[in-house]
Parts: sequence; C-alpha cells; structure tokens
Amino acid sequence: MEFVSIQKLSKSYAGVNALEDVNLEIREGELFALLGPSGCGKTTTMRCIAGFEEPTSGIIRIGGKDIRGIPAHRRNCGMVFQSYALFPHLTVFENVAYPLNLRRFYREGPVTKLGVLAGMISRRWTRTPPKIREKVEETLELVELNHLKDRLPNQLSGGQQQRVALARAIIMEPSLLLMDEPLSNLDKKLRGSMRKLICDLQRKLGITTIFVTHDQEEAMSMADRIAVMKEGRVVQTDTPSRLYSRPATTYVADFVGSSNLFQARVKVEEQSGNRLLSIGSGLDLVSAFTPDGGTAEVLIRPESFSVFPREGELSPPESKNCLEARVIRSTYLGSKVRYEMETKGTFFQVDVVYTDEKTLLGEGDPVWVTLEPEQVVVL
Ligand SMILES: Nc1ncnc2c1ncn2[C@@H]1O[C@H](COP(=O)(O)OP(=O)(O)OP(=O)(O)O)[C@@H](O)[C@H]1O
Repeated sequence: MEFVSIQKLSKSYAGVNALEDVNLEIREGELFALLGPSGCGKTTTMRCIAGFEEPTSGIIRIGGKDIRGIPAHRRNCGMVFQSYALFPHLTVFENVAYPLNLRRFYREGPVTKLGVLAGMISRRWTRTPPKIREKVEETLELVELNHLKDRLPNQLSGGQQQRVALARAIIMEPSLLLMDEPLSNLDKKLRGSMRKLICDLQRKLGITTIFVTHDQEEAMSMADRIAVMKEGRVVQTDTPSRLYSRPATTYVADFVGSSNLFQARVKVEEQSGNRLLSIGSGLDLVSAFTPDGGTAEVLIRPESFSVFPREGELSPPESKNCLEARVIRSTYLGSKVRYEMETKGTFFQVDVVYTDEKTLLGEGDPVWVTLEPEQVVVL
C-alpha cells in the first residue's frame, strides 16, 4: 500500500520551473530513491514533502492525509541533511536528545520549562530524565555510537557525524524518514559502510524512507525502487534491476550505468522472414524485442557480451548474434577490464570480468563476441 502519494506536484521559483507535474507513489516501509543530475528537482521534491517549501500546485498525501497547510514540525518526518546540521556546542548525546528535550519543553509547565531550556543550553544545569537518557542510549546503540556519546561533533569523523544526524532523525520515531544526499560528503570506503548501516536500520525499523542522490550506484545498491528525474519531471520509476535491464529512455539507460546506444532500422530477412535490427553497415542483430518495423533505439550493456579469442582455424561459437571484432583499446579497472572494440565500422564497449593476466586481450587482437537476443534491448 502506498504511504506517500504525490500527484501533479509543481513548484516554480520566480520564473524557474523546478518541478513540473511530478507523480510518485511510495509504498509503506519502502526505501525509495530520487535519482538525477544536479538541478533536476530532487531536493525541491523532498523539501515539499518535508514542508520546507510550499508547492505551486499539486497534492501530497502522507499516510492518506493531505498535508497541505500542515507545518513542517507537525508532519512527523525525520530529516537527515547532506551537511549533517549538528549543533556544534552540544555533545553527541545532547544532539540526539535534542528533539526529545524540545518536545518536553513544549509539554511541561512554565517552571519546569525553564529547567528544560537550561538543560538544552548546558548539561551542567539540569539532569536528563531517565526515560530520555534510556531512549537516547537505545538510539545511539542502533547507529553504533554509544561509546562516543560525550564527544563534540568536531571530534568525530564525517561518517560518525552522519550517524549522529541519523540517530537524531529517528529518535522521534517518525513515520517518514527523508535524507538529502546523506552520503555525498563521505569518502568511497565510508560510503559503503554507511549504505549498509542505513539499509539495515531502515529494514529493522521499517520506516518508509526517501533519499535523494545523484549517484546511480548508491541508488541502485540501496533502494527498493528508484524514481529517475530530469528537468523537474519523473521520467521512470522502477526497481533497480528493471531500470537497468529495461530503461524507458536513453536518458535513463545512460544515467543508471554504462551503455552502448545505437540507432537501428528494422529489416526483414528475405528467405526466413525474420526481423533483424540493422545497425550501420551490414551489422544486423537479433533481438527479443524487435518492433514490427520502422526505426528503434537499441541498448546493449557492456557486460552483455561474451568474448572468444579468434585465432587459427577455430570455428566461431554458436550464437544468434556472433560478431567478428577486434580490440581497439583496453582499460584495466580492477575487478573488470573494459575493451573498446570495432566491428564493421561500428564501435562498442565490452566489459569482461578480470580473472588473470594471461586472459587479457591486447590492442588489435581479433575476437568473436556473442550476444543473446534478450540482451539487445529496444528502448
Ligand atoms: N530557492 C530557489 N530559488 C530559485 N530557484 C531555485 C531555488 N531552489 C532551487 N531552485 C532551482 O530549482 C531547480 C531544482 O533545484 P533542486 O535543488 O531541487 O535540484 P537538485 O536535483 O536537488 O540539485 P542538486 O543535486 O544540485 O542539489 C534548479 O534549477 C534550481 O536552480
């Protein structure tokens, strides 16, 4: 069942259309990514949901309730920002306790209010009630930070600061967690462990979570579903594997991974009547998705090819698509090797898993490459 429903959302800033007719359905308990390049409207979408921006038009529902006119602090959303936004003069413990203390401040009478306020300013003036202490410690445990609870933010690494921000966002048990580029300030290695922590935590707590990212690898590895945005619009919403294997447009195909993109013409073989996709001079491919006629945009992922050295009298491998090609260039990328290849004047990229040095191909090496019809995707 959908938990967040966005219909026809538009937002303009003095002549700039940041969002145009955005429609999204985010299911309960889902980890959902908004993915797209800088300026495509990801943050604006998030800010409209959180209540920091007023949409120009459109409806946002959270838990079935139209939230128009409801102020940000009443939307029960936890928010994690790219810049962490921690209070520099408060310890880890106090930062995480802050939302609970704030709630207590609004609930208590005038005398105790003063005490709570004093406590929020300095821990020396008042004691944190045991219930709040317990909840803070429990939350710090979830983000594995209890041992650093007395440190100030400037005594923490970026990853640790982001975990404090995460703890502060979830301590109020929000019904919706919003994260704006939560990992982009972290180095690559740290990002990997933070991804895991966020995914584990999200599954454990079951909080419906939306995160914004421009990093396709991050979105693909974390999200249950992804909405790809372009120039203020959503162009495709799907699971990571469907986005990768069946992108709706060349924009999506290019954004969620490396791709070989070709313009093809549908050609019917005279003898068999089989339909082929004709790419360039004499290069015809069998696809499982060939349309009846006309032209088509064709996507082949670089890892879809199988490569066989073409040497001596060996006969070509059995395949519906077997191309005689040669290596133009090779780039060693650690776990894989990327080859630029050429066949009949058409250039394409091929990724091969690296096994050992002996299997590496060199410039000019002749090869056969084969391709299953299912890997020749028509957009
Ligand atoms: N307060 C504002 N005033 C005017 N224009 C704005 C404002 N905020 C955003 N915009 C514009 O709206 C568009 C969408 O911005 P938004 O920040 O939502 O994009 P984004 O996808 O989150 O980009 P980034 O990844 O760089 O944060 C951009 O063209 C941006 O310049």
